[in-house]
Amino acid sequence: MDSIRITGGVPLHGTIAISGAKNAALPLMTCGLLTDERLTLSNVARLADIATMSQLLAQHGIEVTPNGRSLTLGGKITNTEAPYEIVRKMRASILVLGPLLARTREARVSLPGGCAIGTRPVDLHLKGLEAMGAQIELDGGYVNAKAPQGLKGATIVFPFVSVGATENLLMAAALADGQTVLKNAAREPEITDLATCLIAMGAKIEGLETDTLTIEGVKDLHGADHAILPDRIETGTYACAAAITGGDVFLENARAADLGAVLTSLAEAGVVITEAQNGFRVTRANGLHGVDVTTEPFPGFPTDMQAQFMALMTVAQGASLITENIFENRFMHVPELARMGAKINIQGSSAIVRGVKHLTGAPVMATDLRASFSLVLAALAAQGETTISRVYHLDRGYESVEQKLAGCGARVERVG
Ligand SMILES: CC(=O)N[C@H]1[C@@H](OP(=O)(O)OP(=O)(O)OC[C@H]2O[C@@H](n3ccc(=O)[nH]c3=O)[C@H](O)[C@@H]2O)O[C@H](CO)[C@@H](O)[C@@H]1O
Ligand SMILES: C=C(OP(=O)(O)O)C(=O)O
Repeated sequence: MDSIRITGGVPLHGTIAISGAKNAALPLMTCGLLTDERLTLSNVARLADIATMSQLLAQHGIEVTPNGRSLTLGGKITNTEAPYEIVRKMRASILVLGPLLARTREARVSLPGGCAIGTRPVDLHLKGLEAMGAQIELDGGYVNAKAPQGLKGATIVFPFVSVGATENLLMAAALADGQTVLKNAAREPEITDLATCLIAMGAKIEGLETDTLTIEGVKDLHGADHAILPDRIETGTYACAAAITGGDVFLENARAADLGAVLTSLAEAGVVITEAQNGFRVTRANGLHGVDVTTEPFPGFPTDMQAQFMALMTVAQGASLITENIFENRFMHVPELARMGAKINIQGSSAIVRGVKHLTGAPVMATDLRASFSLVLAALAAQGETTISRVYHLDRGYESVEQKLAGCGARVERVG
């Protein structure tokens, strides 16, 4: 199993190119199930999760052909079952449910189950599809869904914001009979990217970037070309890397507007963002200051940036209160950061971080995707050597980590 070894203490200097967003690419790939025509996605990051989604779609009959940074999806649906062996590797697999039901009126999809960061139920996805006329049974860990009369438009009011349920229902509604209104819908930039691609495929959707999406179902969708937006979480993560090392890094392709509350929190912490035409530069005025953050749906502070921001706060002056509102178990990086000298106390869904003068290198273990990068950040700032094991978590969602960091002077290598 691969590990990453980092010798800390080098301020990062240089340019890091931000890749296409994982959390946009995965739902966008499932759009390949919505048409027999070819869908070409460009700016696709080279990630383990993209390979897993390609494998899932291939066994449904949709071939995914890579060409540089593009993927072309095409083919007819030949199988409507998403098996546990693939779904368990990646939660985004549940996003085939809406498209399969809309297209073939049936689907059998393994329940993704819980994962390290929390239980992550999918009841809102299922209730929404039921409101659109689907009959759903749970059997042997699988969702068995049928819509013998086809899906019908409905008004669905989400009791709280769900990114995945908004995506699943948006795709299903695009091909349903009549009008669907999704209220209290998620408005993450990845949702807007998905809606933009669906519109290019012939879908009729209004209300982009708002919490109410109105979809007039159409009979068929057609092929399209779509460029995936830059990854806002990778952007925020490398902004933290520049800041924690006191470096000066230009994040190429980064879009400040997509960062929401991350931008404000970084600024409050003393990080200076200077926007340019094709990205932005990240530097630090002086020292870092403790800042309180609470995770919330977009445009609030994203749960996917919580671990990385906490790493930054471990070396800030003063204390910060970090509250995790989305997932009940997303503090697994805390004991690992503590092994490097961080002072953090967990109280329920909050962590109190008291900044220390410096962290020290240690062997640590990655437990999930973003937790992994929080350890990379701590390692970059720490005195001495850190070895991070189980980096397969990192490879799910960060492309070419060692190359991107080494390109800015970091002493980093992958060890077998
Ligand atoms: C709102 C939010 O920040 N969503 C995050 C969530 O998306 P993801 O789509 O995985 O999760 P949801 O947005 O659906 O979940 C939001 C909340 O709703 C709950 N829930 C969700 C669906 C459901 O059917 N029933 C239910 O109870 C979840 O447990 C969670 O507490 O994790 C992704 C990976 O970290 C992030 O990229 C998303 O930004
Ligand atoms: C947890 C994440 O991804 P997933 O929903 O695929 O598990 C993430 O992107 O931080």
